[in-house]
Amino acid sequence: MELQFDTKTCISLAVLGFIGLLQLLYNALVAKPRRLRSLLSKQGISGPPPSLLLGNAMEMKLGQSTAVKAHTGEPPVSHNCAASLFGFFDKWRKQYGELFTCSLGNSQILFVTQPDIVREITTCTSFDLGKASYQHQVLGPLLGQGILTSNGAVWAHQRKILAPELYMEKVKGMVNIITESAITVADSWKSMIETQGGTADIKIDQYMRSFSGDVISKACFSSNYSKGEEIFLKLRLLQEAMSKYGISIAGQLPAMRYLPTKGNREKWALEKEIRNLILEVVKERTTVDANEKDLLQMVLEGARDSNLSQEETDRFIVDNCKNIYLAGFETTAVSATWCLMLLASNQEWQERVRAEALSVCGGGIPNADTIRKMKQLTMVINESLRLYPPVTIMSREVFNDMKFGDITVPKGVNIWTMVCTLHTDPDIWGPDAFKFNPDRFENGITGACKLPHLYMPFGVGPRVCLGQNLATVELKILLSLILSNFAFSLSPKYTHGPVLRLVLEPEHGVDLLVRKL
Ligand code: HEM
Repeated sequence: MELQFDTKTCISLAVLGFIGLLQLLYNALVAKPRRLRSLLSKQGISGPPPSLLLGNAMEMKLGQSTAVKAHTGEPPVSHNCAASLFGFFDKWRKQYGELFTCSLGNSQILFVTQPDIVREITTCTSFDLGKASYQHQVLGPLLGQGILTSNGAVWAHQRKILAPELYMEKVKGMVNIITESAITVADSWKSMIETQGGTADIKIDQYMRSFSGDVISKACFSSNYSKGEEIFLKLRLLQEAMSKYGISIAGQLPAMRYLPTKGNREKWALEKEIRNLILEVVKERTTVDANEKDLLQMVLEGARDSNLSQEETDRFIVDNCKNIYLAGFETTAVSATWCLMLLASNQEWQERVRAEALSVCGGGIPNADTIRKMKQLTMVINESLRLYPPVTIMSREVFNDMKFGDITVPKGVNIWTMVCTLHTDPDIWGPDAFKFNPDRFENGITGACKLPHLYMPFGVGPRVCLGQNLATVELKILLSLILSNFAFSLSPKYTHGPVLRLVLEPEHGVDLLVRKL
């Protein structure tokens, strides 16, 4: 039977639909945050007054760089470290204290820098506290339902599968591939220096990316490594498309994610290509009966042992490959980039760490044994991760009312722990908190600050970074090799501008003047 509506009915239905949509938007953007705010304010937690619909989003300007536009090559002044991105937060903290709340789109955020509550939150093992669902909604195409976005039993299962593959013993077995990739970077710099007459002006970001992409492709895909590189290249494109179109306030509105806009169409096409490429590698392995022992194989076996349907198995594999990429690729690349920027602008430290690398390695290639002995280099890496932590906000969502200290945090609230602020708080680090001073780590993290649990470049607690060992070994090998072969300073082209994309990046890249030693 065919239904027929007259014009009047059609108009009424359209009006009803429109009212329904407005109602949904009102509930998500106004009523829900208002209810959560009022529950928090009854406990004495206040915050800046939100504007209608966008909450406090306009004041936060997340993602905007505080670039020092013209740079003449001298070291970036201390207040331009990553913490300067969160000026809005410091202003509010002064006004409202160590626990305050604000609204962002349809999320009600509880900002926490109160040390005891930070400890309780970061070490909490309850499944009632997990990765914020807005992260999953906004980053969905990039991460799917892999370890970074999953919660509860699904997350615990994924972590159990991946963790043993990233233990220090396994990482030691990856030293050769890491060294190979570092040598490739050094060789290309040497030939640039030769062709440019002794000193090359190099934008280093792309080299750091190739290095960490190379390592993670080999660790993850071993013999299928070239296909791995293709996959990671497409993931990078997807990430760029997401930054361009998705990681914005608009991306938090559910309707925006499903409209066939140019950005969404680009995202969907890339997502499909990535999925097909990963599943091709999986198919090759299952038909050729490959005997690989890499991260992909662990994910594959983990999926097979989990009694999942074919579709669930495919999703498990695809999503976790994407997660390893995102977790291990950009973070390590930007950490190396920031570290070199800091060494370029602190020549004294550059010389100190070079002297250590040359004396420990005797001019040879670094290995698992020698990098362990590089104490000064460890101090520099720690200090660089303090001032420029790639992950600047640790966010969690409360899935059921939870109690932290005296506060009951209602279900639905997002908790943000502000890593940059904690890493540069003069009450914790002393009056030189904004300065690059690796000496503070001479006696490790406990010697460097009053409250070591507030130093968290790799996170803390049950969800601490699984790739911490791999990342540290990668950074030490790459940096010691570069320091043993080259001297470098900031190029006059360099413009300092930390910017918050998926990770904390230098907006204009890092340009160095490099000469061979
Ligand atoms: C310098 C480089 C890196 C930094 C700064 C870093 C930082 C972090 C941080 C802060 C977290 C915790 C996020 C949270 O609690 O919300 C995390 C989680 C994670 N990282 Fe890393 N990471 C780095 C490199 C790597 C590498 C090389 C890998 C592996 C290939 C990796 C794999 C992971 C995984 C799988 C998780 C999720 C753990 C979980 O949720 O259980 N990371 N990372």
